[in-house]
Amino acid sequence: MTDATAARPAPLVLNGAEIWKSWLDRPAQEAMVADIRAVAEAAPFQRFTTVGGKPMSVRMTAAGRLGWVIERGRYRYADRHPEGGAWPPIPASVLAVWRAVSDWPADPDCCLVNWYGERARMGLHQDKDEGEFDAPVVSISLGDPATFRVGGVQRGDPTRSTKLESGDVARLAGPARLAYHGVDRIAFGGSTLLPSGGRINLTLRVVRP
Ligand SMILES: O=C(O)CCC(=O)C(=O)O
Ligand SMILES: [Fe+2]
Repeated sequence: MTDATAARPAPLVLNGAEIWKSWLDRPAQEAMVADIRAVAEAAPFQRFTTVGGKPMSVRMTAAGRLGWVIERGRYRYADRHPEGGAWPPIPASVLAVWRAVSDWPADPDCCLVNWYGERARMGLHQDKDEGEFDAPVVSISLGDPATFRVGGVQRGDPTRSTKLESGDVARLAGPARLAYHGVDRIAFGGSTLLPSGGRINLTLRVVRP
């Protein structure tokens, strides 16, 4: 695995989104899944209803000082889990990826954890609830492959899609930080990492600079 001081391989670039294929090898993916299971035990996955009133198909939890929640019809970062406790710390395995690819001098204060079951998807959106758009969003994919779509900074901009597979790391930075993106579908059962299938996506964010 690459560390922060070592040269990084050139990423694939899709509408400005940078993607490093197979950043994590299989043992590193397995170790990270174990770390995320511990996070989800401390802060159980939630199924939120969007501000528009639709139940989300993706289950969410978080680690770090802040977690993203939908509460009383508002999207926001909260310092407590909806069930009351503080969020568990971001696992060291996850922070190591941020330090290697973010090019940001400080650690993130949120690791959002998305869990995709068989028919889960995530509509085209911008990550814009954070207070620091100069810092990138770094994403880690574990488990089943996903069809990831990226456009420009306007909703109507043309989009392109690619597969994000287990162990891939992606970064939305610079002019692509506010690019629209989403997950059309996952290839359920397309990876053996999670014994019951599904996909975990982690996004690391700087919320309060
Ligand atoms: O699951 C993914 O790859 C993307 C997740 C995402 O866009 C988000 O959590 O904001
Ligand atoms: Fe996003």
